[in-house]
Amino acid sequence: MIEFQNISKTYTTNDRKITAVDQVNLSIDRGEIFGVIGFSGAGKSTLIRCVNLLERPDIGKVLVNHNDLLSLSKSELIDVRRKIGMIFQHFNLLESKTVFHNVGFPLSLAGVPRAKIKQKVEELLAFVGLADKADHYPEQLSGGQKQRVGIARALATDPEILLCDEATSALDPQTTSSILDLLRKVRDEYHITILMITHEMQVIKEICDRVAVMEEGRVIEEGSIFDVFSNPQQQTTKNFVKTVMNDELPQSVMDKVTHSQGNSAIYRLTFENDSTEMPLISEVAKRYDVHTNILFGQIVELQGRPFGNLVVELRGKSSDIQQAYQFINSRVRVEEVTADGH
Ligand SMILES: Nc1ncnc2c1ncn2[C@@H]1O[C@H](COP(=O)(O)OP(=O)(O)OP(=O)(O)O)[C@@H](O)[C@H]1O
Repeated sequence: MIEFQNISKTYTTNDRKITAVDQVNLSIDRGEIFGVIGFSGAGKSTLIRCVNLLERPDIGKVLVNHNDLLSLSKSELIDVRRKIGMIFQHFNLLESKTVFHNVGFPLSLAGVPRAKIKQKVEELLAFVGLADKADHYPEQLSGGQKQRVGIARALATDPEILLCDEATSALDPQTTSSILDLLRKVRDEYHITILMITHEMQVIKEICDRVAVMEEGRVIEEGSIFDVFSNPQQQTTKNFVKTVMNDELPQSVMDKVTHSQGNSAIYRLTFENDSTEMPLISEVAKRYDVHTNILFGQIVELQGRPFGNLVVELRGKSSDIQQAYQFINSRVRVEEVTADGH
C-alpha cells in the first residue's frame, strides 16, 4: 500500500547539512496500523510527510498503491493526495468555523454539492461521537473532541490512508486511549491503512500491528509488535520497550540477593504463548536440589498473545544450579541476570 524505497532527505541550513531521513526502506500493507517511533529529531515527521510529498525525498521512491509519487504530474498527485488523510498533534482546526464546517471543508474545496456534504458530515460526526457538537466552535471543545473533529475531517474525502502525526501527544492517557480506540474503528470499519508516528511506546503497544524504530534518520529495527516488544534487539528499542514493560529489578532487591550467602544465580525466564501456562518452577524444585526464589514476575498481552517474564534466584551447589539451568533452557528462553539487574 505504501512503500518507501531507499529514500533520503537532507536539509541544508546555514551551510549545515542535516540528513533527516537516511536510506529508509519500509513497506506498509493495506489495512495495517503501522507505527514509527523515535526520539525528537529522529526523522519521523519528515518520513511521514514524504507519503503525501509534503516533503520530497532527494533520492529513492515513494510508492502509494504502486504509483510512483515522484513521477506523477501535478493533477495526478492531487488525486492521490485526496486519498490520503492526515491528523496532527495540535489538530489544525479552523477556529472561525463550526465543527460542521471544519469537517465539510475538504468537500467544499473539492466542489461537492451542499446536500452531499451535509450527508457526509452528519455520517462522520456520528461515527466520531460528536453528532451533538455540529454547531460548536473548536474553542468550545476539549482536546479529545478536537482530535475527533480532526479525524472526521480527514475521513471526509474517503481516504485509503490516514497519516497520524503525533495525534495523541497533546492528550492525557485516558483521552489517548479513546482516540486510539476510534482509530482502530477507522481501520476496521472503513478499511483504512494507518501510518502513525509517535514518541510514545504505549501508543504503539496499544494499537499498532507493526512498528519501525527510527534513530538519526535511519530505521534501526522493525517487526511485529509481539517480536519487537518481546525481544528487542537494538539498545534504543530496548529503552523504548522498557518504558511500557517495566521488568527491571530494583537495585535494593539485587543488593540483597547478590550479598546473600552461598551459591546462587539469578535468571530471567521469558515465556511466550503456551509456555506461559507451564509450571516450570515447581518442576525445577521437584527435579533438582536447588532452592527457588521468585524475585519478579509479570505477564502481559501483546496483540492478544500472552508474554511473560520471571526472574528467579536459584540457590544450591553449582553443579545442581547448572543442571537446573539446562533444564529451564531446554524449555524457555533464559538469560543470567548480572549484578546491576540487567
Ligand atoms: N524544514 C527543515 N529545515 C531544516 N531542518 C529540518 C527541517 N525539518 C526537519 N529538520 C531537521 O531534520 C531532523 C529530523 O526532523 P523531524 O522533524 O523529521 O524529526 P522528528 O523525529 O519528527 O522529531 P520531532 O518529534 O521533534 O518532530 C531534525 O534534526 C530537524 O531539526
